[in-house]
Amino acid sequence: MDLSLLYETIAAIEPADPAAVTEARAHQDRLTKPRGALGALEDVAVRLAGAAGCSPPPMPEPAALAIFAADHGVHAQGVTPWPQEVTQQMVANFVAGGAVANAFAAQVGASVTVVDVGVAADLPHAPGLVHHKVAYGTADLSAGPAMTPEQTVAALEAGISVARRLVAEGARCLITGDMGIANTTASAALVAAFTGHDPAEVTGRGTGVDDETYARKIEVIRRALDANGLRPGHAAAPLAALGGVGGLEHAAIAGFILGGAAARVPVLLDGVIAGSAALAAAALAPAAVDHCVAGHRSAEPGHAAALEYLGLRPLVDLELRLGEGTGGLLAHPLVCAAVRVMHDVATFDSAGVTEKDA
Ligand SMILES: Cc1cc2ncn([C@H]3O[C@H](COP(=O)(O)O)[C@@H](O)[C@H]3O)c2cc1C
Ligand SMILES: O=C(O)c1cccnc1
Repeated sequence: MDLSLLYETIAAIEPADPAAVTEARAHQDRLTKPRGALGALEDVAVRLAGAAGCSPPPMPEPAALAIFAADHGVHAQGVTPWPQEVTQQMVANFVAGGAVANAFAAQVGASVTVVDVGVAADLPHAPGLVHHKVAYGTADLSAGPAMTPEQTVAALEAGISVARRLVAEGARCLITGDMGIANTTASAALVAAFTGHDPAEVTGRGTGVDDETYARKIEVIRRALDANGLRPGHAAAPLAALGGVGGLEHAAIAGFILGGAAARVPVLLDGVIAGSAALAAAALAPAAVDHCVAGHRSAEPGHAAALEYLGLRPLVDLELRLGEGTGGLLAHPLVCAAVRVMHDVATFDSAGVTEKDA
């Protein structure tokens, strides 16, 4: 198993630069507004300065959304009302420009790249579709490891490659997206494994499962943790946890985060699938979190748990529960506005505005 791209990427990730953070904070305080008046947006700008290692940080545009698509063996356990072929049908929809993610991407001016890391069918070549198929879906995580170690690393490295390519093509903000029927089950299992929460606390209704399916979903996640020797509350070995109960798109998104962090390009996270993948990325490289911004908080309870564990504050809460990158896309104009303030707004000195009495 060749781990060189993964290890090289992890080794390249720098934590936030404290000098840039201090400088950005001081700059915010010189701008013509009362101190702290931009609330959480000031924190975002300071965060991006730390991540970039300079103040003001570069504008986080153009933005590139990557939608990682894959299928899940756990689908056979009846954890979602949707048939598995919806994954491949939605991939075709993304490529044709017809999904919600395409509409939001058009609205905020982000490019869309769709990546097949593990769809359970051969997909025809199409513009905007990248082929990185690692497997035709995962194995059933409730019966044992969802992925082999080789598959886990290959999917991580697929995500790293996509991040590298988008950055090389000019992207200055990476946005995570996912498509994979049943992937909220794998997400909740990852959140339980990494944060130590009980599955009942972090399992949500995904695409809208009924009470009976919801109870089964929690039971399936309990069995999955058990079958993979993952005990909630015990720090999970990152690759074993990711490969044990994650999906190919989770591993790819974790790699995408690492790839962005290594290139010092900020990664705007979407919902629970991204949040659970970020837990794996953070376990592999803690400094990667410094390069992440939580776009939104989704309705899935596991998402809030993941963000809290990572110390990330979501920018918007619109009760979205879709995935695809939709919540990350919606937050992009806010992140741009936060950084533009640092570039464009006059200081008390430059504008001749009198400061308040000391
Ligand atoms: C038409 C359709 C479009 C979607 N776009 C994102 N998802 C989202 O829902 C799925 C996860 O929910 P669960 O775990 O309950 O299956 C993922 O594919 C996710 O991307 C969709 C789901 C459907 C049905
Ligand atoms: O939190 C999410 O992003 C989400 C929720 C439900 C279904 N798919 C994604």
